[in-house]
Amino acid sequence: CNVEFYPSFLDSIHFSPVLLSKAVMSSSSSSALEMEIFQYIDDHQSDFIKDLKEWVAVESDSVQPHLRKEVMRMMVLAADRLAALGATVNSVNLGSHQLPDGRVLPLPSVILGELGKDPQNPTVCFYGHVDVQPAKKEDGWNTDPYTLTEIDGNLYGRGATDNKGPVLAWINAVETFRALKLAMPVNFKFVIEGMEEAGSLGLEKLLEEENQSFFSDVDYIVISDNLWLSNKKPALTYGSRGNACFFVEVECGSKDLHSGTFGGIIHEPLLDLIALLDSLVDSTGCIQIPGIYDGVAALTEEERKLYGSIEFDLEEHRNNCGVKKFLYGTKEEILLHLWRYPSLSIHGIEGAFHEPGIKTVIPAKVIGKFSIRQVPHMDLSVVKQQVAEHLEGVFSKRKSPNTLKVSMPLGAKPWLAGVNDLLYKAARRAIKTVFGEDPDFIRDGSTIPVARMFQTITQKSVMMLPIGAADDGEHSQNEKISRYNYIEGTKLFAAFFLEISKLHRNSHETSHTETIN
Ligand SMILES: NCCCC(=O)N[C@@H](Cc1c[nH]cn1)C(=O)O
Ligand SMILES: [Zn+2]
Ligand SMILES: [Zn+2]
Repeated sequence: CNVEFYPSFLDSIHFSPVLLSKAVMSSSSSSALEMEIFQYIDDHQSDFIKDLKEWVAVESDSVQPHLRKEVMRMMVLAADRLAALGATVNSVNLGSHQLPDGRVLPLPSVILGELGKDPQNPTVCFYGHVDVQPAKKEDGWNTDPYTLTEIDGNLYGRGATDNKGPVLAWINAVETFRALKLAMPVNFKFVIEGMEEAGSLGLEKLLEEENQSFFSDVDYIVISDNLWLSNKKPALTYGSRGNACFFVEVECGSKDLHSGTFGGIIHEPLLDLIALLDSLVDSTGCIQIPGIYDGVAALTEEERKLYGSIEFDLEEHRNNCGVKKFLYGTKEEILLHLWRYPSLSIHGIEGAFHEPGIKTVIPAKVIGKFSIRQVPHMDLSVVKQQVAEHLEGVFSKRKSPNTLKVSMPLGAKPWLAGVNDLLYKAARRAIKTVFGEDPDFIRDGSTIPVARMFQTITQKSVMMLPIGAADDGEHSQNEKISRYNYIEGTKLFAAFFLEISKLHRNSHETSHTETIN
């Protein structure tokens, strides 16, 4: 990480005389414009919330096959909304996919939208998704997950923050320029998908196919599909961890057995599996797989200091999380272990009895599922090898006659962006304008495959600009976005359009002047 980290970027934003003078000149002339825009957004809060209510009402759960038609319906609503903005909309058919049980389901189209083609303007491509994670009231929701409900300034509903709210906030911001008949400061492109929660099937291929066409004139890519680090302080995200997902399967035979008849005389697969899973991490969180930390980029003193300067309330984070105690006691340690060290989590065991009540069975085949979050510069194929060798070693010591299979069904690399890009400078300024403070520059401990996908394929500058707060509860019961975050997030996007437009034009003027001189 020391290689890709840019500790001097804050200084360059503060002290660059060219950028500073231009920013002062243009910020005074644009403040009246910003006021007009922000007033419009404040005045139209109810309309924006009504739109979100309409979107949340669609159960566009991409995980459960029987709800696929709702995802399709959601894609049509999103395409219509973009068309109403004046965008040209191309809904690209991605065909179908096969489920593990053999059924074939249609894939939702991916929307490619375009609005504006002014050669003076930068072209900003926004990515978002309008599918959601499953949600049922019985899971422990206080309100119906598909009825957006406002309680104490929070808008509760599945997809409110992940990701329908942020997608609509971006659209609202564009709509504001249109409604006020203002010149668009940027050209817009949109990539809206409906399979993000199910692995973005087909998206990578589409991006590759469109790289020389749709993406050829894109200057910047913005994703708003994650959260701030804190409940109140805005953030900009420049990196995320990857993930290596593993299945470890132990099998004794073809049928489950009665534990009264066979218990005590056989090597039980679940006992083998529990021993294997128990060998992975110690009680301090340290991964026990030999060599696993070898690839991790060394931490520099500069970097450690930067972590120290991030505002992060351990108590608030612990409350959001709902646990009694963290593995680490300091802010620095917590952030390091969330962002730039690998972590291993055990997710579940397929084939083990998990219903309420008692069932005195010995399962014949069990599959443990775990994953290891990846950081620079870990190598997925090396990690796969290390995991397999470790598990085979532990298993062989047990002298079990059962069969062991280890596989890595999914491997995603980490993502890291250059925070010196204009994109980050523009967003930082917009945040300062709307929220009155500088953002935290953060990474995300989770995996955002699309960020890396966009960066690798298009080679454009990618930024994650979240508007949701740390306590929004993505994927959880009672997911919400606050009215404040939704509305101020809309203003942030509008202010960002103005800032990126200014910085982009200035940088092009500067390079043009330099060329002439
Ligand atoms: N805040 C954005 C979170 C996005 C997310 O939940 N990503 C998944 C993706 C994934 C990783 N491994 C398998 N799927 C995540 O768990 O990080
Ligand atoms: Zn999301
Ligand atoms: Zn999600």
